[in-house]
Amino acid sequence: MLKQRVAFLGAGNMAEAMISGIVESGKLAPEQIIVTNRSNQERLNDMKVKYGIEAIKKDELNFEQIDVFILAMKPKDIDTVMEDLKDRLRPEQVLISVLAGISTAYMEEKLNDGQQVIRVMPNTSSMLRESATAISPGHHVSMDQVVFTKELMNCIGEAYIIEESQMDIFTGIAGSGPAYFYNLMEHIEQAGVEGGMDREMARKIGAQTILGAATMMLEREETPTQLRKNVTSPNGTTAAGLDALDEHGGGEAIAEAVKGAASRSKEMREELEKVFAEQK
Ligand SMILES: NC(=O)C1=CN([C@@H]2O[C@H](COP(=O)(O)OP(=O)(O)OC[C@H]3O[C@@H](n4cnc5c(N)ncnc54)[C@H](OP(=O)(O)O)[C@@H]3O)[C@@H](O)[C@H]2O)C=CC1
Ligand SMILES: O=C(O)[C@@H]1CCC=N1
Repeated sequence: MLKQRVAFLGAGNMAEAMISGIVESGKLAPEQIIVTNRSNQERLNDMKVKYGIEAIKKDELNFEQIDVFILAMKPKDIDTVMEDLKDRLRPEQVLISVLAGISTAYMEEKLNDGQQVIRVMPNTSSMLRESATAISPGHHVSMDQVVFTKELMNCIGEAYIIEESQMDIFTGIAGSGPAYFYNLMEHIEQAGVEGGMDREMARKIGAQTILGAATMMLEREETPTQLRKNVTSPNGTTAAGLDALDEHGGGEAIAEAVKGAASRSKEMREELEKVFAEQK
């Protein structure tokens, strides 16, 4: 059991996915979690009922009671939130940001000297405690806080400490990644329907197939290339399927998706750094 009291600034999809996973893990009791937003009261009521946590407007938050703030609003709101937090934070309080494209250096510059800031990149599979989550500590973070953050992120799946320079590509693979597979599934499901199958059934078997392949890659020694070869009989159905996939962009299209998301993450960071430099 962790002892810290954690406040989420933001009550959207990502905050809910993390809260759901953390509560399910039992590592934090619901009484240790507060979720806040700007104005959507209905959303707060819903979160309160679903998870048994405190859910309040951001202006009602008592900073004194909080050990860890998890920033879970949109990246565009960063400056407003930094201004709000700057003179209210104590040095021992930690900020964990899930915001895509916002560097620890950017946040550190906006806060008082020495403030502890950690950047993480989870994904929505946090809800089922199956996220792949990156952690990059800022310049002033104590080892105790890194250990705490790793433990907290392990509540929602597998957590990896990475160099912040790899955060863009990590976001491209794992932060945005679930969407590529959902998109793939939309197409598999449709092909199933066009082949005469019931939609629900096509979805279930498609998802089970993705799950089986992912589990093979995690639990077996073989590379994805070897595993692919194991499925592919000469002149068989898989070879025909892979040829059609290649003809339509195939795996390369997914690689481009990863690169496109990573490049947007970098671009978002550069846009903000430019604004910040102009303000200096
Ligand atoms: N969705 C995903 O898969 C992932 C998202 N992320 C990151 O997570 C963050 C949130 O994304 P997502 O959950 O999809 O966004 P949503 O739009 O679903 O939620 C944003 C939330 O932030 C709240 N908010 C806005 N300003 C403030 C503030 N000043 N103080 C407190 N709360 C505030 C909003 O409240 P209100 O509605 O009242 O305005 C809303 O609850 C983003 O920065 C994104 O980069 C990271 C990894 C994956
Ligand atoms: O689309 C986004 O910007 C966020 C960050 C990673 C996943 N969703």
